[in-house]
Amino acid sequence: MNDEPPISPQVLPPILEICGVTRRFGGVPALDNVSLKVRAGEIVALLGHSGCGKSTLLRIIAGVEDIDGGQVALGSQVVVGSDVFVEPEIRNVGMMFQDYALFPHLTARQNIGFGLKKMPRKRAAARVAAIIERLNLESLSERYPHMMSGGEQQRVALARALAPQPHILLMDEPFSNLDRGLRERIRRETVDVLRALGTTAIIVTHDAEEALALGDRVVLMDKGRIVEEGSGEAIYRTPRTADAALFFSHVNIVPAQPSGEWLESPIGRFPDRRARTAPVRLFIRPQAVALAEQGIPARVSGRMLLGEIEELMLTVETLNEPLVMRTTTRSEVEIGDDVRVSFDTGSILVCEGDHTKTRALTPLVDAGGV
Ligand SMILES: Nc1ncnc2c1ncn2[C@@H]1O[C@H](COP(=O)(O)OP(=O)(O)OP(=O)(O)O)[C@@H](O)[C@H]1O
Repeated sequence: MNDEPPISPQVLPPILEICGVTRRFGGVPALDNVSLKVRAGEIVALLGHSGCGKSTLLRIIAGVEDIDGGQVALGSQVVVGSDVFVEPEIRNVGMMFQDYALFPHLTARQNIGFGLKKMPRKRAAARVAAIIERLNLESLSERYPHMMSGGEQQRVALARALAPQPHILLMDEPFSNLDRGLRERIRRETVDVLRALGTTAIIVTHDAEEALALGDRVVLMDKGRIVEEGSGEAIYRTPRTADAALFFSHVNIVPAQPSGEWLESPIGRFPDRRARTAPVRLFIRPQAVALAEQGIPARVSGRMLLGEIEELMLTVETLNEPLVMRTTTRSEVEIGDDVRVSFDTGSILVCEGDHTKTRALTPLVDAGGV
């Protein structure tokens, strides 16, 4: 019996190592000193607004875009750096695009086998058959792309990208062409397949919810830089920057003043052990706002159902903007009702100074705190 503990992906060497990569177009940096390590079997969600450089980074890893500085290594081999450029065909990097890019004149089976041309025929056919079986594509295997739905084409494109058993699979917005209900199911199935095969993947998205659902790690980019990375849970609950907090959901931003071990604000005083001196902004997520027996007075000024979530707008006399509250339990209130509001202080984050200039966030109650 083998008593060796299983090797965690965290202790394996990185399969992809990007060091200080810069890429400029017309003098403007699309990527500015980007560094990222991805470990074997890890699924990384690469997130950011349109134009932040996500696709450029994928294209550089795949070898279809050049760099102006830095280097990229796959396994232990540098594939692009000063004086090194390994051709894309021999990097063994899988690519899957938003539009799937299936060949219209080839059947699903032929599409899936397309990347295996250099392999002996019998082995390639066996590999294709195995992946067809693994992804339950038997009923589609002899169909042409125009005879398949969007979801089916997505699965065939995934099978085609996986067939050569790439070192790493790069997926550029792979679910964005699917409608909402289908997208969630296909997303789940895709992650299940990647995990079952132990595939290392980077999945690009600009959808924050999708990034949280997909990745072992979420990497947030802004203006050509990686601004924050961490587990979905950490980056959502305790973002270190205002940019990250604002990316994931609406945030109620309330000014406050330090006063001893308290922060005084128009919605009450909150305990805070950090020695702060300058005015701060409290970052309060809609989920941290609740209707309560005791709390500050407010009036319901809006109510909206967002699927399973209910959103209330709560006007507080001392604030310029209404507070946004979100809850999964239905509130028995109507517009115009007078209510009382409390806050989950444990999830409040504090931005020192003006959040449009100072971007660092810290929790209100620090680790050794209440
Ligand atoms: N070949 C190119 N020539 C000139 N500019 C380019 C080129 N490729 C990308 N850019 C610019 O680089 C920046 C980053 O583009 P990129 O496509 O990587 O962004 P993205 O985050 O993938 O955006 P999206 O989510 O819209 O696809 C953009 O400002 C884009 O206009």
